[in-house]
Amino acid sequence: MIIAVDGPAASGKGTIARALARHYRLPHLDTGLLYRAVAATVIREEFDPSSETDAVSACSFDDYILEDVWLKSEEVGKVASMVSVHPLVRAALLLRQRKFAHQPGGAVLDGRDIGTVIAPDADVKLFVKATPMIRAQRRHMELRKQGILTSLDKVLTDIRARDERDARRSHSPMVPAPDALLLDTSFLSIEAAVQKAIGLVDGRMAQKAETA
Ligand SMILES: Nc1ncnc2c1ncn2[C@@H]1O[C@H](COP(=O)(O)OP(=O)(O)O)[C@@H](O)[C@H]1O
Ligand SMILES: Nc1ccn([C@@H]2O[C@H](COP(=O)(O)OP(=O)(O)O)[C@@H](O)[C@H]2O)c(=O)n1
Repeated sequence: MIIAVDGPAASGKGTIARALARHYRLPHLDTGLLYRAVAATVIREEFDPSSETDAVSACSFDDYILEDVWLKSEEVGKVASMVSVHPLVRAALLLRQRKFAHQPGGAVLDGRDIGTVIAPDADVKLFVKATPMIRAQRRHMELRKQGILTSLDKVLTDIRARDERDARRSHSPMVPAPDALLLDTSFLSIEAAVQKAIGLVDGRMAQKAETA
């Protein structure tokens, strides 16, 4: 079974994808980390994120970089959304994600274009959303726990800018697949959101079994 989980920053897609992977005993890939690895390499090498040539040359990163906690920072997230607009960057990361999705037994992947581009054949597609303010509050809290002090206003502005870039880019924009199931986590606890996601997956799989 392939499960695609897409959605904007701090909507809760990673939390849900990890919980689904545990529940259904499937491997999980956080595809945002790949774009973050490219961004981190661009920053370290002092490349220009707006140059497609520079960004592409950062795509052959060593996998150990994926473990670096710095990748989770807002700085790297912002540059990730800048390098991810380049079609050649997306192309360089495509095969790895497709292979992961189509491994025997299936997988759970979360990102922005899993249901539309990476695995349009996914058995279940979820599009996770929440209001920008609630997402900003979650990210702000997350940063505070990491000891990073920043204002809620700044986090909200960054989230809105990233949403705008991700949704407006011409190549693989962040958009729900036509057959995606929407899951609004704005007023759900983590536990309630995960239970709802499991219900949606079970429901879609039962529906598929009936029509098979
Ligand atoms: N339903 C929820 N209610 C409250 N906090 C949540 C919820 N879902 C996720 N979070 C918290 O919000 C932050 C962002 O969640 P995460 O799953 O990493 O989002 P994403 O992968 O979409 O960026 C994390 O600190 C996470 O624990
Ligand atoms: N499948 C994906 C995953 C991430 N990305 C890009 O990578 C950036 C970081 O993604 P992420 O999923 O790690 O970010 P968060 O949602 O965790 O904040 C996003 O803002 C997107 O620009 C993408 O374009 N396609």
